[in-house]
Amino acid sequence: MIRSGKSSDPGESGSGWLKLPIETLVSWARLRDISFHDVEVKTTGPKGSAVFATKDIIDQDPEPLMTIPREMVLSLEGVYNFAKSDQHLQEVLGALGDYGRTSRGAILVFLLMQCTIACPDIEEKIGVSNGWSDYVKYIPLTPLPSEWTDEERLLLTGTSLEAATNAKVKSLSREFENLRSCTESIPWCKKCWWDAKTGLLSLDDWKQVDSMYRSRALQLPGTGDSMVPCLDMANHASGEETIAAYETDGDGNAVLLLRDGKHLRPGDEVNITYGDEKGACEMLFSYGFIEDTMKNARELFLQLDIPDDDPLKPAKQAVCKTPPGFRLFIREGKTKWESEFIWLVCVNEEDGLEFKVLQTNDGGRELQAFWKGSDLEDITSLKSLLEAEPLWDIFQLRALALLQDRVETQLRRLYETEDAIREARAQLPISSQAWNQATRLRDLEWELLSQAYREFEEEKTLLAGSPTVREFLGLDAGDKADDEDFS
Ligand SMILES: C[S@@+](CC[C@H](N)C(=O)[O-])C[C@H]1O[C@@H](n2cnc3c(N)ncnc32)[C@H](O)[C@@H]1O
Repeated sequence: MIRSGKSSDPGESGSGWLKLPIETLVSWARLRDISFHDVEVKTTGPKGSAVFATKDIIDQDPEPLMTIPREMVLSLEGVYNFAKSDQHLQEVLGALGDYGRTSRGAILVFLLMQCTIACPDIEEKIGVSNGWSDYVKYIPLTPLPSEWTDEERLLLTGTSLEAATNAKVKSLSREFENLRSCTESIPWCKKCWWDAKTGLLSLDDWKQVDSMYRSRALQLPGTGDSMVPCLDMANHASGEETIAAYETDGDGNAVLLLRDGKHLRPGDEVNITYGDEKGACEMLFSYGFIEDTMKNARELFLQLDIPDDDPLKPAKQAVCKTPPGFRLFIREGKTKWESEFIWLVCVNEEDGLEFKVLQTNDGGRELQAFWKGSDLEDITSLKSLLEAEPLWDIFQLRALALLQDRVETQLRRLYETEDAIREARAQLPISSQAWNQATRLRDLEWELLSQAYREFEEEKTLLAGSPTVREFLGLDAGDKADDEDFS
């Protein structure tokens, strides 16, 4: 449904009903009391639409660049306010139970309702038209990796986005099936959305509203996850390139403000940051692009398995509540990493880790971890306990060896899949957008992983010289510790 509404293919009859020219946005905004102060929205080319200055603007100017009344902000609360006067929206939200009370669930359903309202193939009068029913017509299709074809997703093999995208595709299907099973007993939903003959919804529609939400939602201070019309036309730039920021004013309106020390000339683009700390993987996942200025992937998350020969593997898996992996990132040019999980992988019975089955107050049984006899209620406290141990250097070495090994495996996967992705490019229908972004991600992750591999090697060499390690391994002065001893 949505794809045909956004299409302007002259050969496709009935297409283009979910599109309005961006030039008409200013009149739409005026009708909704949205004010633009010396800025305009225009279409730029590869980045889509963007906000531009129309005059000289300096940071002492007290007027916000844009003010969007709170009633137009689409948040969980905003959706429920719209639903007060829209019986059809209320029915769907009610049928979805807890999911309909999350920001994501409520906003996605609201967007789907606006597209349904606009659809000319639906003869019944569904929903109540509001400002957003036309605003969705200014939102372009944004092909995020979760909407790429199976062939295009092959290009992500060996990147940290591979697992994340596959998981997202599955969860979108689950959400869509949940929407179907919760709403197919509502007569108008059955007829307009699900009926084999008259129903118009497909999984692709759910993917489209998901990508509208993910690529445009922001954390509005005081409101939380929201979509803000017109403000969401601002593109992203990080660091010193970021010109403006969003805020909530004293009346709860969303405002776009020039940052301190910034100055705009007519024609300059007004951009905001979508998160300077976000890595290449997250940018591509949520926004469908990687900034040109990025020199390495900035950060990535790699999953880590507990080795099969670890006798405590099942018990460790049962008590572990933290993500099974580690986050690699660059700070001030150096590789850093973060993981609660890895410390559980690094230690075993002979070090002091133990598991017991305990009886709970309600008569149930529960597996409990212990470190040297003390209850390890919170697995995340394991690291601080290990830091206090005389063998802390040994535990660090084990962690580094595991990390380096996992980084090497990832590098090898990237390397070994290079030929296959080039062949895919030559033989399969792959869009240049998917190809350009995926190959850029591959290059940036390669950079980050190679740097991490080198720096882990240096850190291991340093630690191998520590007196604790030398004594533990029974090394004579001058001997070199071997990797295998640590893992
Ligand atoms: C919040 S919207 C910004 C407005 C959008 N350009 C439009 O036409 O509606 C976010 C989307 O804009 C595009 N975008 C934003 N900043 C970009 C950048 N620096 N480079 C390339 N595309 C960008 C991406 O498609 C992203 O998903």
